[in-house]
Amino acid sequence: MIISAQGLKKTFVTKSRKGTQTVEAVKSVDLDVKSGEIYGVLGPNGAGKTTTIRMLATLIAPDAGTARIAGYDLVKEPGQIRRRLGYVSQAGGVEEQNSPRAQVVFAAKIYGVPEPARAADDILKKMDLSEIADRPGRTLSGGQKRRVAIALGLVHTPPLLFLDEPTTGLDPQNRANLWDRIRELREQGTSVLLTTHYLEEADALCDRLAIVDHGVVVAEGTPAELKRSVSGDVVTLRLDELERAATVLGPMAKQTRVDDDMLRVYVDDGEHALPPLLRTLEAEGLPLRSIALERATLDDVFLAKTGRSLRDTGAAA
Ligand SMILES: Nc1ncnc2c1ncn2[C@@H]1O[C@H](COP(=O)(O)OP(=O)(O)OP(=O)(O)O)[C@@H](O)[C@H]1O
Repeated sequence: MIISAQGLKKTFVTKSRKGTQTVEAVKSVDLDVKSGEIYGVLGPNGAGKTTTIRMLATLIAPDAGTARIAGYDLVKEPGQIRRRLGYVSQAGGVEEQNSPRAQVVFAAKIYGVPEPARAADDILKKMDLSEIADRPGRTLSGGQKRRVAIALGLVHTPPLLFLDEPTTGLDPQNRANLWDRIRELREQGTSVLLTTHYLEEADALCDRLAIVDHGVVVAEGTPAELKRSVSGDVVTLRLDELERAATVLGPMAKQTRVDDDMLRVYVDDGEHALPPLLRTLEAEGLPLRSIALERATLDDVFLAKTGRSLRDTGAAA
């Protein structure tokens, strides 16, 4: 394991004129990240993702809990850990005036990299930035800036990279491009811990993930395991008497859920479950407006664990 954390906890106390406010940002988080994998922390805004990744990156101290990262103790050996990780914050930190090359060379010097110019050249090439490496930062697109931010975090070739919401605000094409770069890093042996509130990103990119909500891990595993844990398929039905339909179909399903104007019926094998479902509805005199059969998504996992949809929490899919 490159990261093994148990019981991480962080409470923020803020004092203002209105009084003291206490936020339990992270209540208790356990995480195990294997060497060479892309591990995701998926959750809605305010779930505690940034706080978790900042504790693991030694940027803020946990109130409780223990962790070993790259073989070192989080509390006792933060300096050793810092040397072995790259951290790219949500904001990114790319300067407007200087070129990506100047910034990456500067970062290499700060890290004490032996040949800063060559190291910068290598990482700029890897992140597909060579052509634009000498332009001022302000002329770069959003996607290029994110790649420069990652180059800044990687110039000292750490075995572990932390990315806090790496693709937030990027269009689908730039997002897919960044996923490819992150996959290449994994191929070259870098372990990646990233946070995201994009369901699709967690599903497509991460080898394993933890779903967090209100500062706790509510589910953990590979995307496929997580989806299987809810059920294989979801039958979505639109009809008038949703509650009655839920009651009559309940015994035939792993779970049923009424969401706005539809009923979601979770079943193991949708294709075989459909005919008896339809027969039952007909026998009960429940006419359908529409029906759809879909594979379970990570949102279904979030829904099953928290009672809410991640899409409804303000996080885009
Ligand atoms: N320095 C701080 N002082 C006070 N409260 C904080 C501080 N940092 C975070 N919080 C609070 O802790 C909670 C968790 O925040 P955190 O940034 O870890 O969530 P997140 O899952 O990363 O959310 P987002 O996706 O919006 O970045 C939030 O309620 C936030 O307001």
